[in-house]
Amino acid sequence: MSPSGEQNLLIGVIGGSGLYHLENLTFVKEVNPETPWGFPSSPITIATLPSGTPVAFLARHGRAHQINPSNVPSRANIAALKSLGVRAIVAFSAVGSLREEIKPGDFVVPNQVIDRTKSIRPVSFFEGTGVVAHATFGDPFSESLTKVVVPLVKKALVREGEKSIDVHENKCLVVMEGPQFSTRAESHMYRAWGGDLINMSTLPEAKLAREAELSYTLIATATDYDAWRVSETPVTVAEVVKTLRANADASRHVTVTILEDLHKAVAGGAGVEEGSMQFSIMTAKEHQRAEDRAKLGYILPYFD
Ligand SMILES: CSC[C@H]1O[C@H](OP(=O)(O)O)[C@H](O)[C@@H]1O
Ligand SMILES: Nc1ncnc2[nH]cnc12
Repeated sequence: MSPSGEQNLLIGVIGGSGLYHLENLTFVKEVNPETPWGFPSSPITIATLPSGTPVAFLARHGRAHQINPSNVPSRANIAALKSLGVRAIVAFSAVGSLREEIKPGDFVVPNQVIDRTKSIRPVSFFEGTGVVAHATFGDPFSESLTKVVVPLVKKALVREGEKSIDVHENKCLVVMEGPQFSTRAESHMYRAWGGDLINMSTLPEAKLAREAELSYTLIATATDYDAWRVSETPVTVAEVVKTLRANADASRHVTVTILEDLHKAVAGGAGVEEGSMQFSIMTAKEHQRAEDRAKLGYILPYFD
């Protein structure tokens, strides 16, 4: 448990568009830690599963969806979750589909990312300090956590007597700068690059989780076909919102169904990002400023 941490809290859930709270959990309390990077997007809810296991929940865009994807305080969000003792993050996101076979309503657990954000978001905890570090990011999502999550999501979405929701894995997500959606030309270009999905919010969130040595996996829900289908109109918010409500209900169901097993897996060692930054720091200790060490010590043990 971290100094300000919650006993036995290991899993943090970040809710995206349409997912502003969880249901069927027992509310414990709300916390709003001020981090060296400011306050998180919303107060963080601590709730327990039926077994008594605690989980943390944070609404990425705020509970009233008042924070634009370019302005999400991702550093504060990740730092706040880490300060509570969270070791693994399950993030949810509403995404556009760049592939015919990924239909609105489908769930996708991607394994790769293409960064099309435009350097207007703070992307590193080391930014603004005199400490230089380069995190390894070849596999942007925690492979071991993803390996646990995929079968759990598939199992959670099997519906008795009904068609099950399709779950795709090993897909590539393009993260673009919003808030406007893509042009048709961009949408075609992303497909040619190998993109399968598109959203506006997984970066820098996943990069920051890696810098803070948190395991991070994404459960994406497709809401639309973006702008690449020649005979269809390009994506609109109305179209996204139409699918969003059903997707959010399914996401809430998935969350409460998988969290117990996920907690056990993380307690048992799944998610191996802890220690991953140890050899990423270039600036020798004797050249690091005390104030930078204090700030970075909030998220990493190498600055104590
Ligand atoms: C409401 S459509 C665009 C918006 O939806 C996604 O948000 P999130 O990833 O938080 O679910 C996408 O990234 C955009 O921010
Ligand atoms: N088509 C799209 N582009 C970017 N972000 C999205 N979120 C949901 N659909 C999207």
